[in-house]
Amino acid sequence: MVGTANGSRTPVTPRQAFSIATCALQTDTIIRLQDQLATAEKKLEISDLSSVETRTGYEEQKKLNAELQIRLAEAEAKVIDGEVLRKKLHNTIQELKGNIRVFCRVRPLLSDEGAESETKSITFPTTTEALGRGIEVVQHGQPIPFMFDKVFMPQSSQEEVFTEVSQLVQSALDGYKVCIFAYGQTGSGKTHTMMGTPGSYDDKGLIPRSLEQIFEARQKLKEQGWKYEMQVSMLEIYNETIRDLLSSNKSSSTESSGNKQQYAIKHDANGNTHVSDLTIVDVRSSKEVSFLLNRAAQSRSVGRTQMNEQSSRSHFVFTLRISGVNETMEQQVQGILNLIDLAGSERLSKSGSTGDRLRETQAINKSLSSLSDVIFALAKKEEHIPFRNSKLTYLLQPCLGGDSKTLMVVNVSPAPSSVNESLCSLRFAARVNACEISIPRRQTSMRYLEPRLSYG
Ligand SMILES: Nc1ncnc2c1ncn2[C@@H]1O[C@H](COP(=O)(O)OP(=O)(O)OP(=O)(O)O)[C@@H](O)[C@H]1O
Repeated sequence: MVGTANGSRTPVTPRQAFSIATCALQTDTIIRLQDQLATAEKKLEISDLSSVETRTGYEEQKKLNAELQIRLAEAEAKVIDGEVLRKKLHNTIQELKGNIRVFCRVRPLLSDEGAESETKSITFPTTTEALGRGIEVVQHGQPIPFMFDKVFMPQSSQEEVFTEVSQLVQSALDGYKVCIFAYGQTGSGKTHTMMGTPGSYDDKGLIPRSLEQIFEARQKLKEQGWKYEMQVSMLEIYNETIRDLLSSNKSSSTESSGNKQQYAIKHDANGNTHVSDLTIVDVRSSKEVSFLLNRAAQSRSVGRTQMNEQSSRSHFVFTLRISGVNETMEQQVQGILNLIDLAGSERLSKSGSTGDRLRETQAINKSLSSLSDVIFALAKKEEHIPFRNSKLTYLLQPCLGGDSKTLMVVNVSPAPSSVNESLCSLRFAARVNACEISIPRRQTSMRYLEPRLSYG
């Protein structure tokens, strides 16, 4: 039934009753759905909130991560810069002190020394102070410590060794006299360090690497207006006699010529060394120098000793004279790079030498002992330094007593049977390290000198 305006009631038809019921049901459904919608909206709001929070958190983490990456890169760069600075400062201190720098290199045990490897005769301390600079020779179970500017372990590559000397080599282009020499007993790795293995790219030694660097740098410096001229000479001192390794005359030496003036060593007021009649070749590329090195290697005096199959029986002296002119800057520089592979410092008893070999060994020992006399006299700051006692020391006079940048690489064998020889070499090297020479001086001028160098 349905009420009217006048209060009368109109009976409700079944259709109407059905509609009313349906309507009430739909109203309920709507209310329920509205409730569900409200709940869902609330949930959505909450999950939106948490997703915003998650995203914010993620963004923050991402930012933090990026910041940390930048800080890590900065810290790494600082470490590298710090290492570069440390090296630079170390070099500056060494230069200011005027000391001869010494690097020590221990070669790996060779295959025929394998059986000896049980007992370690060389160890490397790992304390912060000694890391990379310390070495100990173990004699009768007792470690005897030494410290040098740098110590290379047996696994050090030729490249690692060169990296440490490249700055020194570079300074020859800046007008410094640079002298690097390898010292050590026979078979300790001097020739390997200086020349490396012929034909092997990775095993190239300091000499070929230095030349490559110099010629590459020359090319770069061209862009800054520098023009360089380079000249090479190579000699060996064999039995106290100078032999010109680039001479076309096979028997060229002071002995064979009978002419006393040939290959006479003279030093001028600037500390430049002249060897009369020595062949000097103009070179324009490292390839040209390699060719000359091969030629020289064939002329060298080598022999077999009990201690090395192919032993250098002479001191090998490679000299690169560098003359640079920059017309725009009106500057001129003259640098010299001396790279020296000394003969082995073995004892007579160990070398197993007889006859000619014995005479060679005696001559080698005489010149090396003259070298140590000079070093000791320099270390003690004696008034008289016996440079003239041997050809080697007289030739090296400007490097040892002058103003050049000098580096000695002392090579050491790790074989226990070489302990005594290693000790001798390291004791000598420690003396060399303490030796003060003059502060290195650049040979540079604003005036033009003669375009060709006046050596030889
Ligand atoms: N760092 C090294 N890595 C691998 N092998 C090496 C290394 N140093 C030296 N050798 C090897 O040790 C042997 C002796 O080395 P090397 O001939 O260079 O000695 P040396 O000191 O020049 O001897 P000598 O005074 O008799 O001429 C060679 O067979 C050489 O290849």
